[in-house]
Amino acid sequence: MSATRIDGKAFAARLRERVGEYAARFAEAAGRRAGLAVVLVGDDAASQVYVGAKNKATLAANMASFEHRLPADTSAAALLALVERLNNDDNVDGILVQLPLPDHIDEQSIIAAISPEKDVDGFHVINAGRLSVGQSGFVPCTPLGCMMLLTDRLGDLSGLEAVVIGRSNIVGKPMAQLLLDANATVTIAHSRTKDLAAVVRRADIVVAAVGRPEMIRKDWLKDGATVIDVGINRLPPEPGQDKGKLVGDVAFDEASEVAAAITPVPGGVGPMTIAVLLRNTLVAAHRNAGLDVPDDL
Ligand SMILES: Nc1nc(=O)c2c([nH]1)NC[C@@H]1CN(c3ccc(C(=O)N[C@@H](CCC(=O)O)C(=O)O)cc3)C=[N+]21
Repeated sequence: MSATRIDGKAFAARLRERVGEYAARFAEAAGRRAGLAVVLVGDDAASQVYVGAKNKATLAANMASFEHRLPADTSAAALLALVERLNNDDNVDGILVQLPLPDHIDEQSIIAAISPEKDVDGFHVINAGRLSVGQSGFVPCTPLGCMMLLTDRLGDLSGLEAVVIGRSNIVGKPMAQLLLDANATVTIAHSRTKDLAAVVRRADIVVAAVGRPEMIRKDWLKDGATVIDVGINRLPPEPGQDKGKLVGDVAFDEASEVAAAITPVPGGVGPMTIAVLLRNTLVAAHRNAGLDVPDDL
């Protein structure tokens, strides 16, 4: 048996295409483009790459992109002042402050300063609270993208056993909420879970978000499970290579022998994150402009 490879990259491309069409209509109706502001503090190489990719994708989807690159020694006060300026800028519908921030800046206080109506990452406590009590708000991009892939594959998730491995505020917890809202039976497992392999073996749906390269092995999986791999880990380079290989939290090749379907890394969940970010930004734009949000956005 060999699992179906869930093509997140292709799914994301279709989503970006749809967002681009709606964004063009939005610009017509509102007399301005939907706008996303991305703030990057410091010169982390991986973050530079992501921010560049977000900028390109935003423009390609007929939206305006406002990039703010600040030096690593930027003070919290200066960053807060920028966030405040973006909160009050009518051309900015979504604000994303790239994480992680340098150690001298408290991330929670910066996220708290973002207007919840512009918090397209869904990281603000107001949006986390809305998700946990079932009110509409912004849902973090990565878990929402995972849900799109899951419902596309499986349809109704009612009664399925889902195991989320990882309990972060950004992925694990909101992922569990979304699965619960979809009537799955949800377990959140983590580094202290006893007999993690046995817990995972019960799952019809496995969402791996631990950040440990290839930790989830073939013998941890139930036959026919659907596996969503959120991990993006770079292995140390082999001699003669300058960059190590990118791998997920799941040992892809061996897991493919048991799973019914599995997302690859790269080309799985990662591209969905950016596509959903654009989608959330366009939803924000409609709300900010007092326009109805299209149903299939
Ligand atoms: N406020 C904030 N919001 C974020 O959403 C956020 C953030 N901070 N900080 C960093 C992480 C990381 N992140 C990724 C987005 C896309 C890919 C992606 O598209 N990856 C591709 C290519 C990976 C590669 O080649 O390097 C793939 O998996 O196929 C990966 C990672 C968003 N993040």
